[in-house]
Amino acid sequence: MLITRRLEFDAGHRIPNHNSQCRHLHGHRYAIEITLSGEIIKTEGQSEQGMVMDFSDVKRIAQEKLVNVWDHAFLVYRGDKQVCDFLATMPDHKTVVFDVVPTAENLAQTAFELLDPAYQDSYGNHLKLERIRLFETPNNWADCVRS
Ligand SMILES: Nc1nc2c(c(=O)[nH]1)N=C([C@H](O)[C@H](O)COP(=O)(O)OP(=O)(O)OP(=O)(O)O)CN2
Ligand SMILES: [Zn+2]
Repeated sequence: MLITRRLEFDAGHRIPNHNSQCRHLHGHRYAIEITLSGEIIKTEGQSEQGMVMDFSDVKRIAQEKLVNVWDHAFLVYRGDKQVCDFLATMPDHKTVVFDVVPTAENLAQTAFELLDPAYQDSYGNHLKLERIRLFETPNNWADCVRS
């Protein structure tokens, strides 16, 4: 059985070597969809009976590990020295530095790596992260799937 929880957040970024407008500083209303697989919990009387995982727990973990960290932050590539240096001049600015250029593909892959260990099989129902779908815009998204 697969379940999916969607969360949204706002962040700034740029793609420094892009040959068009994405090299400019700009932002997106990102959306992330977290898809988990597992067996339906059958334990009579358990709060999660009939669920793979409580959607509120899926949300809580995603918020703690990722959404609260990336929301209203500027997502910047470590190699984008000009912007890194500029952001460092702003006291207490919320900046998240990545080892890769913050494209939808790289953000989806980074999100998968961050969240995979966080969704543990705590109910003995073989719970596993299967896919992260990261929307940069309503029309553009990237999928990182378990290989
Ligand atoms: N494969 C990728 N291509 C592009 C990415 C990306 O992450 N992966 N990112 C961008 C830019 O960040 C840009 O903000 C989004 O591109 P664009 O298609 O121009 O977006 P629009 O707002 O114009 O979307 P519409 O749906 O066409 O309005 C570029 N490419
Ligand atoms: Zn963009």
